[in-house]
Amino acid sequence: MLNVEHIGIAVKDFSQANGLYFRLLGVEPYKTEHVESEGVNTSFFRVGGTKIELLEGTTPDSAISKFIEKRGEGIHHIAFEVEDILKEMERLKSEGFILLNDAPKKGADNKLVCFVHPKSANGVLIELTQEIR
Ligand SMILES: CC[C@@H](C(=O)O)C(=O)SCCNC(=O)CCNC(=O)[C@H](O)C(C)(C)COP(=O)(O)OP(=O)(O)OC[C@H]1O[C@@H](n2cnc3c(N)ncnc32)[C@H](O)[C@@H]1OP(=O)(O)O
Ligand SMILES: [Co+2]
Repeated sequence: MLNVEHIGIAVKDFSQANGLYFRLLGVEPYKTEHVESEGVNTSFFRVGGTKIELLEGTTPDSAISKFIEKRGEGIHHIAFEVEDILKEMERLKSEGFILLNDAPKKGADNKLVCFVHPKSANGVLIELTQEIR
């Protein structure tokens, strides 16, 4: 794993949360993006060497909407950048982690992503990300 690529935060009100993180961090998001396949709106703020990803569910059955309904707003996942996502998926599988995707899928911000089930990672949802080159 190379570094913490981003921390994902589930929010109820995208506009309110973007305003709050602007006031908190003193920077505008460098990108906002709708990811249809995940049923989310996302925005990314650079902070130090990593990023904060705000996520709003856009459909009632999206992972973010379900998370907020069950657990409220808050930290939803930690994303680690990897050099070779296929290799890392194989390694984690062999270590007994439960992967939520058989193959990498297209995420936000020009990345391939794969998720690790929180039940196999001490209650934390892990995202692997690899830049699409
Ligand atoms: C925008 C793209 C991408 C990026 O490029 O950055 C993203 O970040 S997308 C982010 C949204 N997408 C995902 O999260 C996809 C992966 N997640 C999933 O597949 C599911 O959310 C899940 C983790 C498998 C859970 O789904 P499901 O089992 O259908 O939901 P339940 O509500 O029944 O939850 C079961 C169980 O798991 C707990 N849970 C759910 N989410 C989390 C979480 N983020 N962190 C920790 N724990 C989580 C939930 O509370 C339930 O626990 P129990 O009640 O104790 O059983
Ligand atoms: Co993410």
